[in-house]
Amino acid sequence: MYEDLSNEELFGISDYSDTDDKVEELSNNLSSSNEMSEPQSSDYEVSSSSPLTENEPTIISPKPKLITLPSIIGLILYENLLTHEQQSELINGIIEANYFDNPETNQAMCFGTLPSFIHRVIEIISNTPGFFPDEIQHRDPLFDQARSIINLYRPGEGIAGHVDLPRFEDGIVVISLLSSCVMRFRPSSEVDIDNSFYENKFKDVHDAYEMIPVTLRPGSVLALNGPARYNWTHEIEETEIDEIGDKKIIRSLRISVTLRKMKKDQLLSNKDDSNPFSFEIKKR
Ligand SMILES: O=C(O)CCC(=O)C(=O)O
Ligand SMILES: [Fe+2]
Repeated sequence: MYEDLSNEELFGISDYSDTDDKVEELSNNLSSSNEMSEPQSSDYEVSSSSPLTENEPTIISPKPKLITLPSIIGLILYENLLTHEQQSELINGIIEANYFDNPETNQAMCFGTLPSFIHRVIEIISNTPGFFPDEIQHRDPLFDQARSIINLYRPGEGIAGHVDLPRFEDGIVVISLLSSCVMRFRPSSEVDIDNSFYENKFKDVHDAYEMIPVTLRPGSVLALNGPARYNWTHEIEETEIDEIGDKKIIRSLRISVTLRKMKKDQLLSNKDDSNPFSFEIKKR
């Protein structure tokens, strides 16, 4: 049906054997179609030391790849940073926390102490150099007291263009799980943001009609700081198929984890953050 799909743009989790059932269950609960394709062998490193049979390749892990965009300063995309095991751990943690049992729910916000499965991924990010300038990368803690947000996207769902609120420190991370989508970046001057805080924060100039698509694949970690965080909006279109150049991505169930750090003065004024175990769940 979609012959023109590039293999490279099809992603699946069929090798997440113990996670598959849970995702299927989650997906059934959400009455969402969840057809997942086989991962392409070119995406993976195959162990040369272990004996291979024709039908059972030993999948070790895709190769991590760091991507920057010259036009969006402060955007770093680390593809395949999380191994399959690490992705599974996160997905399992999210499923077991039952955030999305209610079919009306597509967003869960954690306050205060972060769950251990998120804590472990923060450790990976802190120990991976190059995401942020030193003052952010080495701040302690990197995302503690963050309002961590877990978003669930059914095929066709998206998020409207926005710049993350100024109550959060610079240095934001979005982890992508389960399937791919395209995030679109536009200069923030193009979008009506009712807050002078954002205006020309980093004094870089953009063509008002520029739109830059970035493919977010499962296991990737997107980091935004400086101009990328303040001078560009990001959005995910409400569509079942993303088109990027001549490639298409069929949307499937996607989960993302956004990690941020709340500013100190905001913590004092926000009583929700004093409760270490609370989380709020709502519809995006
Ligand atoms: O779900 C995503 O990939 C992005 C989420 C986002 O932009 C946010 O939580 O502010
Ligand atoms: Fe955002």
